[in-house]
Amino acid sequence: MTRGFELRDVSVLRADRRVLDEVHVDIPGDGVTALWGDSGAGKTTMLRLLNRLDVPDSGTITYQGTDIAELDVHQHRRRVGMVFQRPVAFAGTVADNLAVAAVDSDRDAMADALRRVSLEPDLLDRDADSLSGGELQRVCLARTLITEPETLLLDEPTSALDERPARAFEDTVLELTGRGLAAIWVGHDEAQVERVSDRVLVVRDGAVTAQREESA
Ligand SMILES: Nc1ncnc2c1ncn2[C@@H]1O[C@H](COP(=O)(O)OP(=O)(O)OP(=O)(O)O)[C@@H](O)[C@H]1O
Repeated sequence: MTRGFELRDVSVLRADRRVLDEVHVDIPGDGVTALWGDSGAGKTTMLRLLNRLDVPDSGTITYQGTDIAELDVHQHRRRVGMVFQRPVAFAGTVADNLAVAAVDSDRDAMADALRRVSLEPDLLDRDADSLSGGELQRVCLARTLITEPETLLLDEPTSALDERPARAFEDTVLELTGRGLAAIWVGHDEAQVERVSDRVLVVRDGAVTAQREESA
C-alpha cells in the first residue's frame, strides 16, 4: 500500500463550531477512498485541507511522509489535483481552459489529456461554453490531469450531472485509478460510493466514525 495522507488530531473551527474534531486517519496513496456521510458532516472541509485550500486550526497533515504545511503549495497542488462539484468553464476554447492549468502545454499534451477522459481531441477548438455539463466536467478533469497529478481530489464530481454522464464519469475515474492514479472521492450517494471506491471512510459530525474496505 502506498503512503498517502496521514491526518493527526486535525481540527477545523468555523464560526465557533468544530467542523472537524481531532480527525485521526490514514488515507492510502492508491485506489479510490470515499469520504461518505451526510450533508454538513465535514467531508468537503476535509478534502480542501488535503491540497491546502483550507488549513487546520490544529493538528498536522502529511503527504507521503512530509508535513504539507512545509511544501510549496503550487507544487503540491500539481501533485494533488482537485475537481470541484460544479464544473467551471473559463472564457474561450477547451484548449484555453486546459492552458489555465499548464500554460506551457502543447497541443499534443492537451489532446492526450482529452483522450484520457474519453473526449475527442477535436474538441480542443470548441468554445467551452458550448459543452454539455458532462463534457465540461470531463474537461475540468482533463485540466487537472494535465499537470500529471498522483492523486485526484473529487468533491461530489457528478452531483451536477444526469445519471448517464455521471456513470460515464465514474468509469473514467476508475480507468484512471486502474492505471495507478489515487483518488479521494467525496460523496453522499451510498450506491455510487460502493461502485467507485476501494475503501470508505464514514464522516459524521466532524469525525471519521468508521472505515471499511469494499469488496471488489
Ligand atoms: N466558512 C465557514 N463558516 C461557517 N461554517 C462553515 C464554513 N465552512 C463550513 N462550514 C460548516 O461546516 C460544516 C461542514 O461543512 P462541509 O462543507 O465540510 O460538509 P460536507 O460534509 O461536505 O457537506 P455537503 O455534503 O453538504 O457538501 C457545515 O455545517 C458547514 O455549514
